[in-house]
Amino acid sequence: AGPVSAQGSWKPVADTVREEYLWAWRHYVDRALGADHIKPISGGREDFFVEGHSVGLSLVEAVDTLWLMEADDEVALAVQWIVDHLDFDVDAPFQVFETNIRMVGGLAAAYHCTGDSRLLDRAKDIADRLLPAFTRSPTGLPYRYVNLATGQVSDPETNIVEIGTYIAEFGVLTQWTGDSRYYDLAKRAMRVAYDNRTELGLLPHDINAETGRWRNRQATIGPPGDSYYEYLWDGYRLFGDPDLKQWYDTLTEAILTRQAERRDGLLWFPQVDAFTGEVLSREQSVLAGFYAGLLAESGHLAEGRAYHDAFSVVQDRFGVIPTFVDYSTMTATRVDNALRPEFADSALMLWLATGDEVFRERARTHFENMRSTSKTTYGFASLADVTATPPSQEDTCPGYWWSEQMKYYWLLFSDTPRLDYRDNYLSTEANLLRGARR
Ligand SMILES: O=C1NC[C@H](CO)[C@@H](O)[C@@H]1O
Ligand SMILES: [Ca+2]
Repeated sequence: AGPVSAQGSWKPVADTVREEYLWAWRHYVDRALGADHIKPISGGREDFFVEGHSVGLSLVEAVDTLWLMEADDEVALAVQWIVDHLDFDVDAPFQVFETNIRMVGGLAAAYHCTGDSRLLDRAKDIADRLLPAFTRSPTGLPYRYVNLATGQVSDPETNIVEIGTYIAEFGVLTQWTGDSRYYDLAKRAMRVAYDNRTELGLLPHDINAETGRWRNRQATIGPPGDSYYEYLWDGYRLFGDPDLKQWYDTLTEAILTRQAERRDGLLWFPQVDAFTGEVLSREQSVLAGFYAGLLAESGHLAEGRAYHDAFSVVQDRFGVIPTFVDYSTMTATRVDNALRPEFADSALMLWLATGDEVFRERARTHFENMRSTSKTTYGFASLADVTATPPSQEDTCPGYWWSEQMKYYWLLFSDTPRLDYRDNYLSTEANLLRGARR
C-alpha cells in the first residue's frame, strides 16, 4: 500500500477517475479503434506519426493504464488488437524520439504488466527499426527520423531531448532480451552531449547529429532539454550505471547554481545562455513542471517542493496551466494547453517521496479542472485558450493522455494492489517499466 494516509477519503475520487477513463475508452473502441487519436468533439479518427496511416497509438498508450485499473477485459481487447493489427512495416519516416517513448515504451509496459511475450516481440520489432538512426550517425547522436521499412534516416538538426531520451526503454529491452546494443547506443548518444557541456557545466538544447556541434546557446530544463536530464537520473535508478549518475549530478549542480532564480519567494528556472549564464527568458513551459518531481527523487527534495509550489500558484491563478507563463509578470504568453500532464506527474513523484497530502490535493484540483474544461462528447479535448470563458476546446486528444495524467491520478488516489508503491518506475511517457504486481 502507499504511504500511510486516510485512504477512505480518496476512494471516491479514484472511482471517478476510473469511470471517466473507461467511458472515454469505450468511445475510442466504438468510434476510433486502431486510430492514433480519437477526435473527442466529432468522434472522428486522427493520425499522429504519419498522415494517412495510424498505428493504434492511443490503444498502445492505454494498455498499462487499463491493467493498473484492473480493467482486464479491456486489456485483453487491446492486446488482441495489437497481435492482430499492429504492423510497423510502414514505408514512411517516423520521429525516432516520439516512436520510442510512446510505442517502444507502451509495448514494453504492456509486456511488463501482462507478461505476454508477444508484446515484447513487438517492442523489439519497433526498436530494431529505430536503430539505423543511431548506427548510421557518424557521431552516435541519432537522426530525428527513420523510415521503418527501409531504414533511411533524415534530419540531423536535432536537440538533446531527441538524442537523449532512450535509455529507459532501450535499457529494459537489453535487460529482457540480453542484447546490449540498445543500452550501449542510448548511452553513447547521452555521453556526446555531456562531453560537450560548456565551462559553466550547462548544455545548450540544439545539436547537429552529424557534426556533434551545438546549434544554439540557450540552456533550458523545459523542452527540448527536459527529458535528457530526466533520463540520466532514470538510467542510474533503473540500471545502477555510475556514469549516468555522475553526469546527472554534474549537470544538476550547474543548473541549481546558475539557472535557478527566486522571485517573490518562488523558485523558477529561467532560460540562460549556456556559455555566459545570462538570463535570456523568464518564460516557463508547462512541460517544465516535471522537473519538480525529478529534483525530489534525485536528492534535491527542497528544490523539488519549491518548484511545485511555484507551479501550484500558476494552477490556482489560471485553473489550467497555460503552455507558457512569464513568471516575472505571471502572465500567460501562450494560452493553449494540449492536456499537458506534467504538474500531475511531479505531484505523484513528490507524494511518493514525501507522503505529504498537499500533493494529492493539488493533483485532485488538476483532475477536477481538467474534467470541467476538457470533457466533451466522446472524450477529453485539448484546450485552445485556457483564459477564455469557458476555455475553448480543440477536436483532438493526445496519445499521452491515455498513458499519463489519468494513470497518475489513479495511482495517487486508488492505492491499487497492482503497483509496488515502494519500488516502481514510470518513464517520461508514464510507461510502467518496473513495479507491476501481477
Ligand atoms: O515527455 C513528454 N513530453 C511531452 C508529452 C507531454 O507533455 C509526453 O509525450 C511526454 O510526457
Ligand atoms: Ca514526460
